[in-house]
Amino acid sequence: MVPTLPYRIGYGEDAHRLEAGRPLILGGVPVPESPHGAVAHSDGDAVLHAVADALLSGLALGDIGQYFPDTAAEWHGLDSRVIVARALELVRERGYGPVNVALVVTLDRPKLGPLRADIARSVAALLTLPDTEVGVSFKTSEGLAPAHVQVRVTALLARTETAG
Ligand SMILES: Nc1ccn([C@@H]2O[C@H](COP(=O)(O)O)[C@@H](O)[C@H]2O)c(=O)n1
Ligand SMILES: C[C@@]1(CO)OP(=O)(O)OP(=O)(O)OC[C@H]1O
Repeated sequence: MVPTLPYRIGYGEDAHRLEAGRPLILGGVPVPESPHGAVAHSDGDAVLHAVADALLSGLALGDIGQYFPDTAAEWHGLDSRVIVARALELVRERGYGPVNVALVVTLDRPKLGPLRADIARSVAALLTLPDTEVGVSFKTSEGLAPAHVQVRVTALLARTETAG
């Protein structure tokens, strides 16, 4: 059935193990002087993976692993901005667009506060939204998961075309 509701809510999550000597990229922003980075098939950007999954889930379009399988050599080292662009395209093809997103990154180290505006700006640009429509929160795991990054994202989608 083709979705026709004026608004749809999406939710996405992602987690990656962290290892020393790897770059950490969050929301398309390289985190300077991070003691560790994500172990992943792609560039390991857990923020963008969760954003893309939130977009897809709002229209019941599955998850990014279906479009970018981690078993495919062609996606090795993939820039995760490509994943968000594809998810956005799929949403727009169905007559919807994002209104706002709220994301929470759980990470013990390093402190991300100084990057909050950069991450909001980067994610907003990928979604063609004003920076003010991307809420960015950080939490530690209180030492429960020091070698782990976890991201949770909600997204509101609105219908941009009236059903014909
Ligand atoms: N990687 C992180 C994690 C947290 N913060 C900020 O620290 C404050 C306290 O976080 P708790 O999890 O202990 O409640 C909070 O203001 C976070 O924004 C951070 O900057 N980087
Ligand atoms: C992005 C993809 C594909 O490169 O791989 P990873 O970087 O491992 O990321 P994950 O969020 O575990 O799953 C989606 C994948 O298919």
